[in-house]
Amino acid sequence: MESIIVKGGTRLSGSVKIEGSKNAVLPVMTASLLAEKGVSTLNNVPLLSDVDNLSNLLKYLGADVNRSDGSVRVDATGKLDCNAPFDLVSKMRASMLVMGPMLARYGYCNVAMPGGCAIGSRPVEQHIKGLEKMGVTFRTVDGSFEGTADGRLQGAKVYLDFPSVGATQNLIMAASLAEGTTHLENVAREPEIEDLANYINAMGGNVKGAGTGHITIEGVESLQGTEHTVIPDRIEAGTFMIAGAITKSEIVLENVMTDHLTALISKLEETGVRIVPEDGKNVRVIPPEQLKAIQVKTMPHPGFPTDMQSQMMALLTTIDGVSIITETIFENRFMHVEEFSNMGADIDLQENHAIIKGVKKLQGGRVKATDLRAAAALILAGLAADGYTVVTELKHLDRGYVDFHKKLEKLGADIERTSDDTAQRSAVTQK
Ligand SMILES: CC(=O)N[C@H]1[C@@H](OP(=O)(O)OP(=O)(O)OC[C@H]2O[C@@H](n3ccc(=O)[nH]c3=O)[C@H](O)[C@@H]2O)O[C@H](CO)[C@@H](O)[C@@H]1O
Ligand SMILES: C=C(OP(=O)(O)O)C(=O)O
Repeated sequence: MESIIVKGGTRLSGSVKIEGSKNAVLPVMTASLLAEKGVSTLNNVPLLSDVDNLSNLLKYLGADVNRSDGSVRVDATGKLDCNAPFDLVSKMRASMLVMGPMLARYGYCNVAMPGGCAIGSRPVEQHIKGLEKMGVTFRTVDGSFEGTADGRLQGAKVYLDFPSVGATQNLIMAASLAEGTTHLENVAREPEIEDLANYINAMGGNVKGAGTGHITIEGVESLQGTEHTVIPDRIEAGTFMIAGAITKSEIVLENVMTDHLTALISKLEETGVRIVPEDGKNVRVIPPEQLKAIQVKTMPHPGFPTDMQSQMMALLTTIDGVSIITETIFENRFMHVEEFSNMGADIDLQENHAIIKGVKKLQGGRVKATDLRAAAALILAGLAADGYTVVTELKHLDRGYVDFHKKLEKLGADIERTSDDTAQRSAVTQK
């Protein structure tokens, strides 16, 4: 089994380039299915297993997908098959996003229940409710959602009970080819929604208000493939900010949109870390020797992102004093607490609050990545721990981070990725 072995205590220096956003590229790739004419070229695409898995799903559905040098070319002009099977869909949450385009183009879809990180029950009733308002009838068949519409989807007024990112994306895509106007209320305001709207507008669509809580979509007759450059990954950027903070190292991040990271930057500044914009899209992370304990609550954007919760927890376990993290988005996103505790962290879980008493030093050991962001968070903890930390279950990491260990190694970390059992065993017994 592959693992990452990290020896704590090394200071980092230098710069690291941030990739295109996983959570932006996945909906954009599914939106490319909306184009009956023309080919889309998507740039700044990260080399992630989620992108591979989604490419395989799009190919299965009949699109022609080609990857080269950070770009993906999607040709969806042929007749598509609207049946997305469990073995492809279950690999990743975002595969649910083929539903909107399929229904918009063909008035039919049959999509298995999606997968993704096991961080909560992750129901999809907001997607279904909105699509029903546009004229789709659903039934569940053997664990799949089969949706049928009589002719073209119809513009509608949809209020989301919660600003779900995926539901907002599915509904924007469905509405972009519907007849008439769709008003979406209480929608997600994440930067990835704006990126999707920009792409659809460049394809000839008419989406207004993305980035606010109310989006209006005028349906158009057809959309055509175009070129689009995916926004930088705010979560990867945030993860490297914490790498600097937890190792007390000044590092530079390249290709960052600080406007997308307001909540994280503000909370890091409360701890005492300075995040200083430099030329272009670079930022410098400047941590002091002594950081302060803080309170953090995850919220929909522009609140503190749940996808940064475990990395922030890694940092707070090392800060003297009592910090509190409250998770409000996913009911089961504290699985990493047990792993941090195995490294000597002092964390008391009370419902959706984690009460963290900073310890002088975390201890290296063998820990298991419980989800994508927890994988990165445990590696960050390992950078600050005494001795060696061995992090297993790297399939989670590969969903969302390109060459994470190589980037940290380039910054000076003592880190390797190996499938050598002996190296892993001797690392946990060494000090
Ligand atoms: C591929 C992608 O972009 N994934 C991101 C997306 O996931 P995803 O789009 O799945 O997240 P949602 O915003 O939909 O989910 C947030 C919360 O709403 C609930 N919910 C959602 C839909 C629904 O119909 N009913 C319902 O109850 C979910 O169970 C969860 O508790 O946004 C999450 C919240 O920022 C991020 O953590 C994920 O990284
Ligand atoms: C939870 C995440 O992804 P997904 O929604 O694809 O499981 C994430 O990116 O942290």
